[in-house]
Amino acid sequence: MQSKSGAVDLIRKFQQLFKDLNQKQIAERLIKLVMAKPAVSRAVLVVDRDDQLIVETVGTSSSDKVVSLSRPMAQLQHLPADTIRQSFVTGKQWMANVADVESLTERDYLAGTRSILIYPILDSGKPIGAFYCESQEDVGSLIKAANDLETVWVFSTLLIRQLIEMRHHEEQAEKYRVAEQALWASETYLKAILYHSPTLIAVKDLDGNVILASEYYKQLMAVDDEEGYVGKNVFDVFPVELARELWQEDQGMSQATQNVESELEIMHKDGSLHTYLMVKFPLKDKSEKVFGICSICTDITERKQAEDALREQQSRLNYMAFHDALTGLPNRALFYDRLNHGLARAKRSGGKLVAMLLDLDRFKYINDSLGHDAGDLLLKAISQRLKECVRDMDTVARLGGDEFVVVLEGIHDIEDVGFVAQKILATISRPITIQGHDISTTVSIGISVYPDDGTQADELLKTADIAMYKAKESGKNNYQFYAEGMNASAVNFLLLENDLRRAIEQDQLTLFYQPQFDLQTDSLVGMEALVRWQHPERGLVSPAHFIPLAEETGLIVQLSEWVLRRACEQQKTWLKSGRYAGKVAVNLSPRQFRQANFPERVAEILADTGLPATHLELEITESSAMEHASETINMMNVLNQMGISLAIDDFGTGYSSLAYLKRFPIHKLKIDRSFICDVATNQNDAAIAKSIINLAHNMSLNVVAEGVEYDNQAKWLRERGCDQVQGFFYAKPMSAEQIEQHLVHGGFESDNNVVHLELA
Ligand SMILES: Nc1nc2c(ncn2[C@@H]2O[C@@H]3COP(=O)(O)O[C@H]4[C@@H](O)[C@H](n5cnc6c(=O)[nH]c(N)nc65)O[C@@H]4COP(=O)(O)O[C@H]3[C@H]2O)c(=O)[nH]1
Repeated sequence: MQSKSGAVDLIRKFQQLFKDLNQKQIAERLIKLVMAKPAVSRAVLVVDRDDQLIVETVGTSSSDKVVSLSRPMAQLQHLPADTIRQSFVTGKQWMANVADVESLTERDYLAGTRSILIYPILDSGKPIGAFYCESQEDVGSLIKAANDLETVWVFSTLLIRQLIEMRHHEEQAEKYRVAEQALWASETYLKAILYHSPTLIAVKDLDGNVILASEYYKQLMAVDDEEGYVGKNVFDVFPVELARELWQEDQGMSQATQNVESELEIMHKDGSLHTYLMVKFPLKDKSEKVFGICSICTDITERKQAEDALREQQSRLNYMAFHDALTGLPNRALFYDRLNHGLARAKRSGGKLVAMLLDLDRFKYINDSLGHDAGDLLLKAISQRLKECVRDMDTVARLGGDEFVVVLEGIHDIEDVGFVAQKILATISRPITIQGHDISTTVSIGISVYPDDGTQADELLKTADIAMYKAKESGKNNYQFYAEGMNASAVNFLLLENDLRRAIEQDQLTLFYQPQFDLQTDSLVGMEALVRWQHPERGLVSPAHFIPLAEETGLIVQLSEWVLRRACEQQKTWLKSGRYAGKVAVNLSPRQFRQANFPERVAEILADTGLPATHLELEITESSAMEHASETINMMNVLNQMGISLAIDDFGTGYSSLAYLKRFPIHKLKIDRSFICDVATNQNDAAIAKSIINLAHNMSLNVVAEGVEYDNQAKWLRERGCDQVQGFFYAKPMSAEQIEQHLVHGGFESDNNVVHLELA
């Protein structure tokens, strides 16, 4: 028993010993005090922290170390956890030699341990901690040490309580610090968002007072004061109409279960009107009670504009897909659509429908002479006039080129159609002023009627086409109703025009070559290029058919250029191969020949193909040469000076003026086939052929007989001194490949002055 003063000293000593220590140091010092007993080989301080047993500190004599752990006991090994836990329940000391306790295994203590002591520390009768001690001696030594540590146990109550509280405070402080940090962070984020966000963010209470607002509001509305809208009511912020709208929306929001989106237009301070996408959602407290409304508005003006532009572009594209770019009239696609709808209506109502096909007369001539711009203006003016002639419900469409179509619906009396057609004829024929010229044009109209002339769109268009051709044939500037039995060949002729246009574009044309021979030597002296058209459905179409058509439609210029270029290319190839060094003869169309820049075009083609001019011969028919004789002479002179040979084709069929003929710088006359046909039997033909031969020779020209089919014709011609021949008897026109094969295999075989062809 200690004296009172001794006890006071002891308290002072302990106070001194534990003064200014933190909880970790307190625990360490306590363990060190226990470890001071030699019998103790390991001491562990376990405390109850919020109902969890925590190993604070461990001291081991072998390593002479005291280690702070502060870890749950359940995580540690080499401790008799259950036994320690038990002493926390009972609040009683527990000691034993390990050998005497069956429930203990070697995993529950350190190797070498012989006895164990658990000393719970009670606070108001409740264990708040326990010292667990191991000894390498028997339990008696431990008991003795425990007795010696009486003072430590006594002070431990206070110290462990202090330690637990300090820990508790520390944890609280940490929690507070973390919470404060989190609060600071979220405030910082919020401020950053509100300051930098390019959106209108606002939080309002249920009375419409703004609690939070993004800086963007201030910029947008040029608000100068620091707070911006914060603290103000929505009615103070926005114009009354907008404020009312927003207010009503907010009222609805307090019941809303999900976000509400709407679009809103706001006038910016610069006066521009912007569209915003507004997303609103209610703010709820823990009890799910709505206490405010948050709205976030994003400026979607650009997106809206882009969408509008896209929509506009889309509708423009749609418009372009169904309208003719030049006149703005429905195009072929829309026309068919309207016609089909009209036919369906007519079918339902049992009424009539009329298709009028219109083709401008002489449009190509206008286009060629005044140019495409003028042609375009004319087409525009015509479309305008056509629209004026019909009712709004009728369709006026442009099918392409100078071809228009008018569809009339709800026709009760066919005479009305004639009246409309008359009106169109009269309206179109009024002169139109274009680029300072008064242009008079007329139109030919073909009319077909549903259901009489066809029940399908294509059928109606075809019959209208036939009728239109008939109108052309009947002198143009008139209209014709379709009637059965309208000239089929004429129709063919018309339909062929479109095909020919396509043929030129799609390369369906090809050139054949017909050899020309020297009658005296049988040698190959020339090759006439003759165009061929391989029509996909009609087969081979004769140039005798399509050349006049090409002439009439103006397609001849394009066609002739193609022929000239192709023939020059071919001749150049033969020249290069050394197989044929003569000339290639090309037929000229009158229209082509009359082009002012014709010599330049020829020079260009010669330059492009690399063919020397001396290997080209141009044939012009007698009639066409004589038609504009003085221009012909000029043109021929230019071509002659370029080194090109010139021949007069079909000689004898026209009316030649000898005065002109002698002025033509030509090299050859070609006697027309019609005189050669019966030359050996018909005296008149023989006389004509003979005089042509003499005339040519007198003018120092070569003379060629065309269309030689029989031996007797060849014989007659040779005897009369004709220079050259061309005809089926010698060689038919053939492809370049066939000519090539003859040339490769030693040329054209001759027998008794007659050339026999193997491959023709
Ligand atoms: N019955 C018969 N016919 C013979 C004989 N030998 C040649 N022919 C044919 O007579 C025509 C001669 O050509 P053309 O008088 O210039 O008459 C040509 C020419 O005026 C024109 N043509 C052909 N190709 C062209 C071309 O590229 N440009 C131009 N502008 N016209 C061409 O078409 C006309 C007809 O050409 P094709 O049908 O090729 O007819 C060719 C040829 O095949 C024969 O022994 N008997």
